[in-house]
Amino acid sequence: MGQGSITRRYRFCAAHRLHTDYLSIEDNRAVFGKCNNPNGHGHNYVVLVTIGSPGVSQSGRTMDIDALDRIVTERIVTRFDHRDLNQDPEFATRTTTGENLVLLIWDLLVTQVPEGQLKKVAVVETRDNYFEYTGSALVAARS
Ligand SMILES: Nc1nc2c(c(=O)[nH]1)N=C([C@H](O)[C@H](O)COP(=O)(O)OP(=O)(O)OP(=O)(O)O)CN2
Ligand SMILES: [Zn+2]
Repeated sequence: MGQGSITRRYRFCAAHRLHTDYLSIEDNRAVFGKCNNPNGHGHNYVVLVTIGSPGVSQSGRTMDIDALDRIVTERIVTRFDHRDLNQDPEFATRTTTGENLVLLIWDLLVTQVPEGQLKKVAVVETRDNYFEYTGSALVAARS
């Protein structure tokens, strides 16, 4: 019997600007519009982390929530809260889109939780935008 899954919610506030050095100033403006404003803008990001255990466990639960909190706080919240995402070394050559952010958060967490237990990471950027990654297929949605 499987164990089901648990999803835990985390938050951080960060600034960013959609911009790539691979495009000209004019093309950046054309592609990213207001999100390319040189002054940047901010979001109250919400990160949803889903953990699931394969197989049977005597405890009847997945990973301990306190342990997950420690990992996500150290690896994600402390790293990004009240920062400019564009200054993060991982975004030196990648645009700070939600698509790229959710992939980066997955990569930062997948090595920290027991193998096979990270099932999904979702990033809510605005009231209407969220991004999901399950390790194989990226889903960007606008509701
Ligand atoms: N494919 C993507 N498109 C956009 C992304 C992204 O990450 N991937 N990001 C943005 C912006 O960062 C942005 O701040 C969201 O802007 P906007 O479209 O204005 O968002 P909302 O309409 O949902 O929010 P409002 O607060 O109502 O403007 C844009 N596109
Ligand atoms: Zn934005």
